[in-house]
Amino acid sequence: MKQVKIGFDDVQLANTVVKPAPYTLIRSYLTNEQQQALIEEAKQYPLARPAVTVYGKRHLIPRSQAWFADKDCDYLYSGLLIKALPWPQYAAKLRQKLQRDFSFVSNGVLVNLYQDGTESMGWHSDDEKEIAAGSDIASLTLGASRDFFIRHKVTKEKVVLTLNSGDLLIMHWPMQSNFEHSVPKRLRVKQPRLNYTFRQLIVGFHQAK
Ligand SMILES: O=C(O)CCC(=O)C(=O)O
Ligand SMILES: [Fe+2]
Repeated sequence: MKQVKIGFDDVQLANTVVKPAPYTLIRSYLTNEQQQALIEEAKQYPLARPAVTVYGKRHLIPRSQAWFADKDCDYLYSGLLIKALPWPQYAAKLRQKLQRDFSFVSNGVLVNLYQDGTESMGWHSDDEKEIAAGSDIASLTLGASRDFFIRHKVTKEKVVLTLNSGDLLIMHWPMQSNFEHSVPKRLRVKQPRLNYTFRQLIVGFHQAK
């Protein structure tokens, strides 16, 4: 399998060495058939566009999403508790494949649908409290190609990746502590893009309270 690792060159900032963003990009991780099976399955997903509160203001997110996860793996996302829905067949197969290929363990996947280039995701880190310490996040893209930005929280140094259908981006721990990422609007993009981010949550984090 072709495996490409790209990132920042070390950046000297005063007396601190800023390490490059720790990620692995695997182009064409899924075959066309595997991609097609997921795209078909996703037509049945109960994708929703929730209203979230950001800096005290409520607005609809500029994309739609669904959260599939194991029991007791609800997810608090921008102030909204998303209940875990049961795993669909092909999403579950992809989770197994990630475990086989990379020993990548996850217990939930957030699916995002960007209908076209007017839909987007702002700068953020996947650093919610319920994410298991030391865990990686695996992100699979289907459909339209979209730019994916990564920037250092302090230096603001930026890397731009173009993620194509079938590509897998593994964001390694501790990338979420030092870097943010985003999917900017791209008005020339007219086709939908699906993205699956597999995560490992602390089981029972919200149930315990
Ligand atoms: O759509 C993407 O590539 C990114 C999704 C993402 O960052 C997230 O779900 O947290
Ligand atoms: Fe994210």
